[in-house]
Amino acid sequence: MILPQFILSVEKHWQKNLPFVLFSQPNDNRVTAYLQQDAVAYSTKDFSEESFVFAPFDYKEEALCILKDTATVLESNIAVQFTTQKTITLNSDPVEEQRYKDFIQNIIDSISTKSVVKVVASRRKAVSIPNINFELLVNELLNTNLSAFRYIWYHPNTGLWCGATPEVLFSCDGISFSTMALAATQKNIENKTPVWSYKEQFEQQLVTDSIVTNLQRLTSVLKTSRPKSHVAGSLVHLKTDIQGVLKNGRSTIPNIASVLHPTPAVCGSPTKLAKSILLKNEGYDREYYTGFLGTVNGKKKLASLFVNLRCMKIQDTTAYIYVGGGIIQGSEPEAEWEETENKMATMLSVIAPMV
Ligand SMILES: C=C(O[C@H]1C=CC=C(C(=O)O)[C@@H]1O)C(=O)O
Repeated sequence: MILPQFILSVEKHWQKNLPFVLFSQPNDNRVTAYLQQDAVAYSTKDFSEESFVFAPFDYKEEALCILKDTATVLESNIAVQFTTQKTITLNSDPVEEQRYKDFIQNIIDSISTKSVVKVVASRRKAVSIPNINFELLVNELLNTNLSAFRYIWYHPNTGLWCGATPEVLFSCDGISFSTMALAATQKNIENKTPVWSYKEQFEQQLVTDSIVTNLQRLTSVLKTSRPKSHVAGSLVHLKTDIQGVLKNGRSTIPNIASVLHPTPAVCGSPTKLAKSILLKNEGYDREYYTGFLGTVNGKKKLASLFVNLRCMKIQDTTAYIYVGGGIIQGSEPEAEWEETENKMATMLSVIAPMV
C-alpha cells in the first residue's frame, strides 16, 4: 500500500473513534498498522496472543493490547518525504520552571538524607496545536530520529499517544534475549565526541547493575558491552548493550517485563522507594509515559518492547509533551531543567508545522 493511502485509512479509522496503533521499528523503512474493529479495551496479563501491548508507568501486571488476529493489518513503505524539520521555541513559563526546580531540589535533599540513590523526575508541557493534521503528524513522526521506535497509539480510553523512543525495554526471539541500559544525556554536537563525567557514568552504571541483577534469575548467560555513546536525534546518551540466553520455564515475557520495568532509567534506585517518592511528589499522572509498548507473541516467546520516552499525548488541540531526567547526588536543578527542555526537541519538531 502506498503511504498516503495507508495514512488515509488509519485516519478514517481514527475518525470513527476506533482503536489503532501504527509503528515503525528502528532503522526500518516499513510502517505497520493494526486497526481494531471494535472499541473494546482488550487487556493481557500473560502476553500470549500475538498483539501490540501498551502499558502505563504504574504497570500492575496487565497491559492494554490490540490483538493482531482480529485487527485489519496494513503495511507501507516509508517513502522519503518532505518534512519541515522545523524547530520552535516556546515561551518560557517561570512558574513551571520554579516548581520543577523546587521538586528537583527536594529530591536532591532526599538523596542526601534518605536511602534513595537515584530518582528520575519528570514533567509535562502543554503546547497548543490549533491546526492538527493527521497526515502531517504521521509524516513528521516517521521521519524523526529514524533510529528510534516510532509509533502512534489510539484508544478511546487512553487518547492519542505518539513518540519516537530510543530505549529498548527488551527483545527476545524464543532463546536469546537483549536489552540496554540507557542513561545520561548531552546535546549531540556534530563532529564532537562526547566526554562523559564521572557523575554521568555513575548514573548510567546504576541502570546496568540493576538490570543485570534483576535478570540473574531468568537468564543462564548474560553478557554486557562497555558503555558507549548512543545518538538519539538531537541528544546523545550512554548505553550498555546486555544480551543473554533465557532459562526455560520461568522466563516468560510477563516475568521478564516485571523484573525489568521500571528500570532506574525511568524510575530510580532502589526502585520501590524511588517509585513511592514519584507517585507522592511528582504532582501529575505520568499515565503511559515511561511505561512500555510494542509487539509480543508469548506462545513463541517473541517480544520487541520499548520504553515510552520522547512521547506526547494529543488531546483536542493540545499536545502534552513528557520529559524527565535522572537525579543523583551532585545533580543541579538548573541543569536538570535545561535537560528536560532539550529532551522536548524530538516531539516539538513533530508538531512544529501544526503550531
Ligand atoms: C526519562 C527520560 O530519559 C531517560 C533515558 C535516557 C536518559 C535519561 C537521563 O539522562 O536522565 C533518562 O534516564 C526522558 O527522556 O524523559
